[in-house]
Amino acid sequence: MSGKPILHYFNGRGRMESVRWLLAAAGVEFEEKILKSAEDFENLVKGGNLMYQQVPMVEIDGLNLVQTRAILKYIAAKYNLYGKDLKEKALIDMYVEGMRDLNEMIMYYPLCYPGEEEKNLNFILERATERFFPVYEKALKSHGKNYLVGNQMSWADIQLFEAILMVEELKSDILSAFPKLQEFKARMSKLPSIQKFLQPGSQRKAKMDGKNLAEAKKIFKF
Ligand SMILES: COc1ccc(CSC[C@H](NC(=O)CCCN)C(=O)NCC(=O)O)cc1
Repeated sequence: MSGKPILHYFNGRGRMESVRWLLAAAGVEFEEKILKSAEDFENLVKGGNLMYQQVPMVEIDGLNLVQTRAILKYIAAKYNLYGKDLKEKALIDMYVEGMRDLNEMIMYYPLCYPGEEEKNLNFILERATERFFPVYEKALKSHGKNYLVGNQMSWADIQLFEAILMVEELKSDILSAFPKLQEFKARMSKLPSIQKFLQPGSQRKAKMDGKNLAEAKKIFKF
């Protein structure tokens, strides 16, 4: 028993990547039990440790946590990444929920109808530049600190960094109109725990593509 958190999911970003980011940025080593087939998933379901017969599932502190938000909140609170009081927690939640809305659009982009790729991509980029990134740019400007909330790194900063990298995979110059976000990205990129996770061969998963989406469809039968 290594005592490290154990992540149960398939070999893709999907609904687990934000959990990988949060643990990695917190400097917490974790293990992964990668589901490779529908049989692997069925066996995990039969084991009875999936509350809703779904993954992601994270074994941590003797718990079998499911539902991505619940997992993220537990980890953020456990590693002091969830603010110092109720107000900071609420602000972190509001920022994180916006980023998760953006991440969800990006996650499902590979599933868009044939011929609608450009329309969907333009919608994602429009939402990123017109609705979400302006919020975080203004927050960094008005807060005047290196982080979105309080004066230390929180879950919100890690989720924002992940979101920035994901949108840059779709359009590399997406931050051109956001100088504070450019500075934020540069600062976060210097953190040793994040530098380690960005190294090739880390547990960070590749951008979703047709191949690993087909694998997910096969494993989870959707
Ligand atoms: C677009 O990218 C992906 C990649 C993987 C998945 C599947 S994640 C596995 C799925 N879990 C959930 O839907 C959790 C939702 C909790 N609110 C799962 O376990 N499916 C099996 C099932 O639902 O029976 C979906 C989209």
